[in-house]
Amino acid sequence: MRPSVLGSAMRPSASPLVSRISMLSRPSHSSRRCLSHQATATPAPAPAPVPVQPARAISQLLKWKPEQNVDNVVVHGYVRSVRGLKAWRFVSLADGSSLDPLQAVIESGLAEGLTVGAAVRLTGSWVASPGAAQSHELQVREVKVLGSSDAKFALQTFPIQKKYQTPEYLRTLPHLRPRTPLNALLLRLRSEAVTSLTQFFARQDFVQTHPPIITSSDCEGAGEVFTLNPANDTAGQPGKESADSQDSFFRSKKYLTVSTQLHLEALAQSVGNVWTLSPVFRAEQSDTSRHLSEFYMLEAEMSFVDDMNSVMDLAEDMMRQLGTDLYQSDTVKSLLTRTPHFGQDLAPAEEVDRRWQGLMQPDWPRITYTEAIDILKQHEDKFEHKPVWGAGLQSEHEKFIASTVGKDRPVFVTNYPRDIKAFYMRPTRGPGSEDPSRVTVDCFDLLVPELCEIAGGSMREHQLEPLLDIMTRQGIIKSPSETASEDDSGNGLQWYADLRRWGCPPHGGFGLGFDRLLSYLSGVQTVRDIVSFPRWYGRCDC
Ligand SMILES: NC(=O)C[C@H](N)C(=O)O
Repeated sequence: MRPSVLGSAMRPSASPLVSRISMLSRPSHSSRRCLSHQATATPAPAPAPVPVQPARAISQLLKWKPEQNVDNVVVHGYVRSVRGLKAWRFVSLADGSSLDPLQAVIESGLAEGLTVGAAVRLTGSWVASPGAAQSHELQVREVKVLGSSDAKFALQTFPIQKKYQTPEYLRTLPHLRPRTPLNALLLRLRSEAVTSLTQFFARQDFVQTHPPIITSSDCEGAGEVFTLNPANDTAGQPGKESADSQDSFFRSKKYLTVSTQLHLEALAQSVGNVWTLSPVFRAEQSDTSRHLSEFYMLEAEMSFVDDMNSVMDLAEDMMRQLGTDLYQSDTVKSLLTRTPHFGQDLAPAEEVDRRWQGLMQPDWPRITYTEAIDILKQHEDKFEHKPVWGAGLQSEHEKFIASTVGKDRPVFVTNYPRDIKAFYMRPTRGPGSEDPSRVTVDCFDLLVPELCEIAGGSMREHQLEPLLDIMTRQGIIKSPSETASEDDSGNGLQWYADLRRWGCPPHGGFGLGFDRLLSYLSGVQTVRDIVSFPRWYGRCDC
């Protein structure tokens, strides 16, 4: 009987260490060609296809503890290490599915080409292991090297070794770094988070959209944009007057997006509620553990909402659902039960566990900026920077608020002063907003301890007059009477004001730094290590 794909292949192996099972014989290439020649004379039945055993993921194998030995088990992976005794080699194999490697025992004679880094297919028996490290091991009877890792050819041994290697060293090898078990696990975490978020928004009937990456404006007006400069663009080259010249590719300056919000607002006016997970780019010259030049931002925009609580509810529900979906997953369990070896560069597992627990708690606190300043003032002596109404919150302030007000829950801080926030935010109305020297806007920052701001959102000014007024005062447009097609200000934002002329309901939304969230939930201490190919000030390596 041919072994079937899964458990029916179970049968005791002849000897515990070496099970010799004759290979299914395949006709050779030449004999097959020969058969087809003969077929013109006497049609011969086509040879039955040889069943290919599906390879099993190492994570699945490690959970599989059959009482009897199972033959013909196939596994694909990369050699992490080879330890040698005379007659036998012990090979540690990884495939990115598990933090723990698989142990394979191989007769030395079969082990040629099994060097660290090599991509291999191993076939053998899955048997109870006499060693303490794992309950079962693969006793290999066939080795196929599918991609060699040849020190002679590469002029060095494989640079990723099964031992502690510092994050700084691994960052110098972004193309190989994903092969470390931790980085593979982080790729899985990212993928599972995207699935959870996609399902969340689909259930809420939000439309997933793809706003542009190349934009004609700098959105937030912070000036920290990358300007596009195509190779065949003659603008800005010596002898040319300015980058706005007619010679330039798009005829005027264009940028890489810093936020998709403004375009999302236009899309939300079509289909209601929208969201996107998009790369965004910031040219901040910040060499910190929190900044990347290219990162993913999750942004959502809701139409026909007037109360900012609806937007905060959405952000809170979304993150709580993410916590509920992922906390029980194998990926998060592996992160939380990791061995000290893997934990070396991560926040302590108990700390990371608390972060997940906080995410799943109900009723996240919501306090105003003014209340936050009052709290901070009571503890003024703890801070390097004095808390002052009207100034932005420093990270030491945000940390204090997040840890004292939120305890383990994230905290919303709302209604910041207008002068320190983006032009598109709607001024706060109603009781408490009468003081002209303390004008605030309907906006919020979502703070978590250790990381500070993780998301931010606002109600958008949806009325034409006040929007044109502030855009003109801030020099974003030249004059309120200019139409979208006449806009040559270089900011290219008349179209954004124009939306307010054609049926613009009250609306609001938020943006969440997806990579920051993942680093918070994995315990990775710097966002540079949560992104496979990080770009930051001074670094863009491959
Ligand atoms: N969609 C948003 O509200 C995000 C906001 N534009 C920001 O960049 O922080």
